[in-house]
Amino acid sequence: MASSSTDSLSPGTTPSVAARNTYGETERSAQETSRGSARSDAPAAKSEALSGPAQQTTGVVAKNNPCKVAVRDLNFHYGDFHALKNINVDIVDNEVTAFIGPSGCGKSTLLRCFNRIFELYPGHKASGSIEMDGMNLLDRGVDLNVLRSKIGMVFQKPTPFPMSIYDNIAFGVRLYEKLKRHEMDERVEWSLKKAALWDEVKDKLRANGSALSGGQQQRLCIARAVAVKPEVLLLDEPASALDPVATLKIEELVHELREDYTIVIVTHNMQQAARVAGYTAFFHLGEVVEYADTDSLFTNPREKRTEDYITGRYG
Ligand SMILES: Nc1ncnc2c1ncn2[C@@H]1O[C@H](COP(=O)(O)OP(=O)(O)OP(=O)(O)O)[C@@H](O)[C@H]1O
Repeated sequence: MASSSTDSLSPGTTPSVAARNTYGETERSAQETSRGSARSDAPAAKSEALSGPAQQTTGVVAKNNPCKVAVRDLNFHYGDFHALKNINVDIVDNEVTAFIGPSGCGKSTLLRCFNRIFELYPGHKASGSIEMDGMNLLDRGVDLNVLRSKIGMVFQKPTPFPMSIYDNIAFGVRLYEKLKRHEMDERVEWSLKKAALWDEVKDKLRANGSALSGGQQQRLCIARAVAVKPEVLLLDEPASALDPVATLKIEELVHELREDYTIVIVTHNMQQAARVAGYTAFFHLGEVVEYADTDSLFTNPREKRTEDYITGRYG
């Protein structure tokens, strides 16, 4: 694919096809083991999904793989600094999409655009559109509370609140829903089970969240994000502060969560991207250089910059 940051990029589509797409039709480190081990089922499904229909349909990635979030002509400025340049990307529904690229290329910035967390800081400005379920998330009228309940985020460093494990989960839920006590108990258990943490904490729900190990804290943060039942989960290098065992748990968890959520993960670890993501976007200097199903991007990159990066020539 030509390095065309102005084309609308659906993974696997050619620029000409992508350029015809219109959003209106979209609906909606030591741990580095061999590639694909956690996603043995993924390449076949991806190839199938991307063959044929993906080249012909407009606005959707493939018949069974609709776009959940469509980024169109997105530009982002930190004051005078142009950090994201004409980004056009379709995030596939119920899949894991990895953002990779050298430090400072804009991966986290794009993630922060999805839930508009950048607005907490003056001088940070996004233009263009990020469409989800027929709504431009950048529109002024969008209720940020609703937006952030639909798009959850987990940060690089585990950030449990200074309260009990139970309240770490219940706190966010209370912002959006009025649940009876037994309903809240059920939600807490459900979330902790989703985050594969229940068995480890079920007997100490009143203990402080910060008393957990780093890996457990990160899973608590994932449980907290999942508890409000978001549609999209943004994970910004969720395992970078964790040891290999904890990292593996997070990766397994991401793999399982994709059944229920659309997940975007920023990672510096290409093996991790290959293990967990169905689709991967390679960023460089504020542009998306290439976006494809993960298998194709790693085995048959179309852009020299992508190839140089994944083969370790720079970055
Ligand atoms: N608050 C800020 N103010 C000014 N510039 C910023 C700010 N945050 C990020 N930048 C700049 O924007 C660019 C993109 O940063 P971003 O954090 O998105 O990169 P990244 O690809 O996620 O990097 P890393 O992999 O190191 O986390 C970088 O040049 C960075 O220096």
